[in-house]
This record gives sequence, structure tokens and C-alpha cells, in this order.
Amino acid sequence: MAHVTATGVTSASRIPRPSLVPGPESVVHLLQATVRRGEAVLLDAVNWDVQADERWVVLGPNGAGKTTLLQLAAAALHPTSGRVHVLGERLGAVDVNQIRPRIGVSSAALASRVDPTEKVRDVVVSAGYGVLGRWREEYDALDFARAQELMDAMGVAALGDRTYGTLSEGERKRTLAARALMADPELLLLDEPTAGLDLGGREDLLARLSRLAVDPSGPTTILVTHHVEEIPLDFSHVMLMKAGRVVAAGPIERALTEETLAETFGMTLRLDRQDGRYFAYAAR
Ligand SMILES: Nc1ncnc2c1ncn2[C@@H]1O[C@H](COP(=O)(O)OP(=O)(O)OP(=O)(O)O)[C@@H](O)[C@H]1O
Repeated sequence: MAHVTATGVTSASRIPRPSLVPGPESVVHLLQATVRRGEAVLLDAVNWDVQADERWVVLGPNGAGKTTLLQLAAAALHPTSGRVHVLGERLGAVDVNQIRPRIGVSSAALASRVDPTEKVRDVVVSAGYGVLGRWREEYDALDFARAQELMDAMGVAALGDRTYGTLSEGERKRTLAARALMADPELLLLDEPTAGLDLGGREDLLARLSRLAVDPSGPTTILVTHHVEEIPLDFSHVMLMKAGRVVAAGPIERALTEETLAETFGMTLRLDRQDGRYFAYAAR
């Protein structure tokens, strides 16, 4: 895996410019990427560059375009205009079935498609073959060993024989995170992985994501959230989005400020940092 000095692209004039020229060889590269549906502009001329050793958080209010952006990065959607490269391949010029197996995804859309009668172990192991549910009967011992290892790492090791439908919300999120890692992806996309979790469950999953973030052999990771409190320790970059546009993007220490948060969420916010974690609340 290539390791390149961290960089980010920003469309906000007040935010520092990136130090490197990004390009199509990056893990994800968007150039003026626009997504329209009828009159609606879901993404508006977004520029973005994600390098292999970066761990990104995409932050913004409801309807900002975060999931749409993640769908481009997942090669699940093509831009209406502009250019998108994922894992060095240009969307529209490559068979996306060749790059999708290299991408691990955990999202609400995927969660809603899991058969509730499927065993947890099978939900995880079947990702190795890019299917949802156990269609193949010939998974080998190595597949199951890896699935068990990932379920262990995500804190659901004891739930392998349970059916997905019997799991709590937090256990489902962890199962899907393990599944997303099953195929040893180069790119890991997590859409609101901690939404709906209780405080302990959220902190536990964030700690697991932090450990993955500092693993040099871990995948390039992009995590979507609504809350700065859900930025895992050791994530390196942030993109703030509003109404389909990039408010700020780059290394977290530079791009995440009270000013950019205020612009993103349309209100005056205080931003605190403690022990490497971030906290935001309305200014009085
Ligand atoms: N097919 C469509 N036609 C029109 N508008 C759409 C369509 N699909 C999505 N949108 C709109 O595009 C905007 C961006 O949607 P998206 O799901 O990317 O936002 P989001 O930032 O992930 O939101 P949330 O935080 O609520 O999940 C939303 O306002 C949504 O209503």
C-alpha cells in the first residue's frame, strides 16, 4: 500500500490549501464531481483527494450529501458531471465489479438488506465473496477463521450462531463493521457506524476504529457522521459538507474549527478538544 504525505482538497477559501497536488492515482479522487437528480443538486462540483494512509471523517447536517459522496467512493454511483477515480480507476471507464470487491462498506442501506434469519457468522463470512447471505456452501476453514477473528476484534465473537434479526442495534453495527473488513479491503467506508448506539457501545466501537486507524496495514477509511464526538481518535482528516458543497476539508486540526462548524451547521458552536477527542455544543 502506497503511503503518501497527508493532503486534502478544500473548496473553502478560508481553509489552508493542501500541500500536495492530488491525482487520479489517489485512493479516492473527485474533480468537480456533481450529482443531480432532476432539479436537485445532491453534490455540487466537489473536489476531494484521499490518500492511502489517511483516515477521513465526513461531517455535516442531514441532507448535506454525505451518503451521496460515500456512494461515489463506493463506486455505487456515477457522477452526473465531473470525474471520479476510485482506487486509481475512473468511474465510467472501468467495470465497477472489478473495484467493488476491494471496498468494504457498512451502511444503513446494507443493513436493511440483511436477511434477519441469517446467522451472524454467515453475514460476516459471505462478504469474502461479495454476496449478502450464505449462497456458497464451500467457505473454507480460513474464511471462517478470518470471520471469527474479525467478530472478535469487533466484540461480537460470541454471537456467531445467533441470527442477525435477534441482535441489538449495537451488535448489528459491529457485525456489519466486521463484515466490511472481511474481504481485507483497501478502502473501508462506514456510514454512521455509531448511530443508535448507547454511550458504552459508541465508545467501544470508536476505540476499535481508532486501533484500526493506527494499524499501518489497515485500510484507508472514510467514516460519515453527524457528530464531532464520533470522530475516532487518530483519524487524520475531515470534510465538512453543507447543501452538497464542501465547506472545509483537510487535516482535522486545521479544517475543523468553530468557524467551519458554524458555517456547516448554521449556528454558533463551541469546539473543545480533550485527550485527542472533539466536543461541540451551542454557544450561549
Ligand atoms: N433521487 C433524489 N431526488 C431528489 N433529491 C434526492 C434524491 N436522493 C437524495 N436526494 C436529496 O439529496 C440530499 C443529499 O442526500 P444524502 O443522503 O446524500 O444526504 P446525507 O448528508 O447523507 O443526509 P443524512 O445525514 O440525513 O443521512 C438530501 O436532501 C436528499 O433528500
